[in-house]
Amino acid sequence: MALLLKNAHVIDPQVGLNKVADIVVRDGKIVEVGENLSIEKGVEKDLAGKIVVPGLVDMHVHLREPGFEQKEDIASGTRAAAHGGFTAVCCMPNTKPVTDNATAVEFIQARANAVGKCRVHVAGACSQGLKGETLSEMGDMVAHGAVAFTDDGRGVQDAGMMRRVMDYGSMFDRVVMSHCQDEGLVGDGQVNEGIASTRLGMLGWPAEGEELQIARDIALCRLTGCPLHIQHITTARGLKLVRAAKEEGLPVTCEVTPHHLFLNEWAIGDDYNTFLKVNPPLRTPEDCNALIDGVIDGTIDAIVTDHAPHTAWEKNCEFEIAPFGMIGLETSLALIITNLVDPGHLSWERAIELMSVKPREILRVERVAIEPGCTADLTVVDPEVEWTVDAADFFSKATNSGFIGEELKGRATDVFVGGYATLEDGAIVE
Ligand SMILES: NC(=O)N[C@@H](CC(=O)O)C(=O)O
Ligand SMILES: [Zn+2]
Ligand SMILES: [Zn+2]
Repeated sequence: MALLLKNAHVIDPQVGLNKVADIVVRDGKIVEVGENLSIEKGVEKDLAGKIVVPGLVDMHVHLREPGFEQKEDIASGTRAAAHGGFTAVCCMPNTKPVTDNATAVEFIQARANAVGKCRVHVAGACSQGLKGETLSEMGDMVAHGAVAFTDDGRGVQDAGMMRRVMDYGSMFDRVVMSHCQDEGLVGDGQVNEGIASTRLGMLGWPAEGEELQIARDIALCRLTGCPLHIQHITTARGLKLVRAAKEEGLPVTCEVTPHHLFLNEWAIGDDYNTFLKVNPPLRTPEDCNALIDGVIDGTIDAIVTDHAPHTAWEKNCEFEIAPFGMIGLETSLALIITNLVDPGHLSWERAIELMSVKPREILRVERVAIEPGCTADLTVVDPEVEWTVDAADFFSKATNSGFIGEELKGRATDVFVGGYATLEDGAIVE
């Protein structure tokens, strides 16, 4: 089957492409990129006014299946991903049962193949049951396709345990992704410790509870040589630690979420909106500014959503007993365009590195560039369309977004995975 995408503005920093061009796709691969291309038969699509980029990847999502299908499942979560412009996601192992063995990895892959609307890369747990006590079956999971390891949802509390996890990770050349949370320091912390915890009268989740584990894991990266990826970084000092580690030449990368960039602790008002209860918590405006600088200067490698769906009834309760987490797949791209690209703070090239190129490198999955021979995973963006975030439009089962009612600019209109459309003119292709 041939596909011809005509007249789009094609941007791919990997091959120095930033111009209007046509793309020919055949049997799932890009075969030609150039001007005035034609095909004898197949599907033609005029994309004048649109931008085509290498397919976006969200390397931190919670699809919740198996075990928490009331919140989300692989079918709904991957539809939300396609609707948000993603051609691939990496799903976290805090499912029930925990994704800590090869059978669990294979289950997710099989479901994704059967019902998914994007590629699903599976992250395996570091420890059995996320308990931090016994190593998971890391080697077996690698043999069955797990791309990375993390106990996301919890920090690995014991430094010796984390060292063993990283020793194994380095043997398999897989990245260990760290959710940094010292449970002794954080305890039952609900919101950022400081002004927010005082103002709202709730237990504080201190910046140090995150920064101590960032520092520890960087030291363990130096000790083991294992690639380390800091998940959902939120503080200025944590970012400084990552910057210093990179300058030292250590294989350390990090990610940030749109909500930690564009919402701060002051967003939680006297309505105690539980949609704003996230782990790690929303931090100070100064932290947000430091994170935005990190996105621009390259210290931050990836934008991820940490898409964490919960049911309405789980979130519709007192702040203290609501679960942590916010969804993000269907607003991430537009938040980056609206807040960073459109005002001129971030180039399209950098945005593509953060949302497409670097996530693939960190996860060690196939490179996707807009050049002949590459797999045709492509995202088509309308950079001008203005829209308002409305929970009724979400493909996710959940509505716990902190951005409902926000007016945004730009959104994905079409998504191709291996040359097949999963999103067409804003609608999921069933
Ligand atoms: N981020 C969150 O607030 N929640 C995540 C867990 C996690 O990413 O640590 C979840 O699984 O709900
Ligand atoms: Zn986490
Ligand atoms: Zn997470």
